[in-house]
Amino acid sequence: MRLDGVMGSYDALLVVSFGGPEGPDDVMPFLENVVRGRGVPRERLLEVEAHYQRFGGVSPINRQCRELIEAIRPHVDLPIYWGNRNWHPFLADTLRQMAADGVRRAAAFITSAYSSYSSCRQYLDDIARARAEVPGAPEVVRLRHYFDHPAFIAAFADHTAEAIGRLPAELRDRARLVFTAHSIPLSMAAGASPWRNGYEVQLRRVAGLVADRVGRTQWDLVWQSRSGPPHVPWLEPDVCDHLRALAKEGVAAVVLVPIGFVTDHMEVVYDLDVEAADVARELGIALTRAATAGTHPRFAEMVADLLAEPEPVNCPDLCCPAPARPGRP
Ligand SMILES: CC1=C(CCC(=O)O)c2cc3nc(cc4[nH]c(cc5[nH]c(cc1n2)c(C)c5CCC(=O)O)c(CCC(=O)O)c4C)C(CCC(=O)O)=C3C
Ligand SMILES: [Fe+2]
Repeated sequence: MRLDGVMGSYDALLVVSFGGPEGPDDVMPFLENVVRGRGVPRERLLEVEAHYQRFGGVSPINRQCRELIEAIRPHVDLPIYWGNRNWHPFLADTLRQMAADGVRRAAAFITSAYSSYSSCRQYLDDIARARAEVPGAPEVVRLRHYFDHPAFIAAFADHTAEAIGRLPAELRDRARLVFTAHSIPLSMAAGASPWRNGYEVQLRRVAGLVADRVGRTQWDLVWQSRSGPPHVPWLEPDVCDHLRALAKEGVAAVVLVPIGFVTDHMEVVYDLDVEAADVARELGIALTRAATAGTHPRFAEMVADLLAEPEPVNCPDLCCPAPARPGRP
């Protein structure tokens, strides 16, 4: 039996990420790329612009992608490329470079772990669009979903234990674990595949596994970073409202665990470390926040595991459809 090719005949690894601004002048053009055609109100955009400008117009996400690539490099015997959906280095520019370097078939590692239009299909669509722009673009095989990979769970479990340890000793046992993920419109959540409500189902699975690994039975899953027009329903409760509810219940300490994200990017460092931290302070709740998977050594090594697996079957075209847009048939 010939096994050549069964382990995936890739000649490069392509890390695909969201992208983020790297200076004050990048912020608005970046935001316009993100929300093009998505019906995000202008006021929301200006609010989010202020979050970025507060950090000098620099999102941490690009630096974190560079660090992740350096952490992956020792484990992977392939050239590694990096392309973003919404900011430089753009996917199309990276694919052009790959074509020039003679890359024919690349494995894509996406820095987004769950199913849904925003967290999966939009990445695949953007890869397809970029490939269509580049003559001779390499084939791109997306590595499988890894939300339930033991390494992803282990990274969050280690970081959760570490965040529990940052609380005052007398509060650690009583602290509530609160997992967070990006809210999405209910219509997008319902359509998230591979099964109905895949986004939420997968997040609950990860939350349960991480809680179990740190020996906790009580935990909550809540949502953050809500966007979009106010009349469109999104997943609730919001993390800040949830902190208020917990304070009423008498909860004295909370550990936030942003399992919905892969790196500590702006939605983590602003929406949790600034906004939720302010609310907790007002409520008198002791709060720590666990790091995301980031460059945890097992997470970086996981990419090599995925490359060695049999080639994944890409999501079917109907998986994670775009939600119906208000005002459109
Ligand atoms: C599910 C999900 C993830 C997790 C999966 C994944 O990681 O992909 C995620 C990640 C991220 N979201 C990010 C940034 C933004 N997301 C926005 C807007 C939106 N996100 C949505 C969903 C998600 N987003 C949705 C449904 C919208 C509404 C508009 C639309 O329907 O598309 C906006 C517009 C302003 C606003 O309204 O907030 C910005 C600036 C950054 C970069 C952060 C940085 O710069 O460090 C990252 C990693
Ligand atoms: Fe987002």
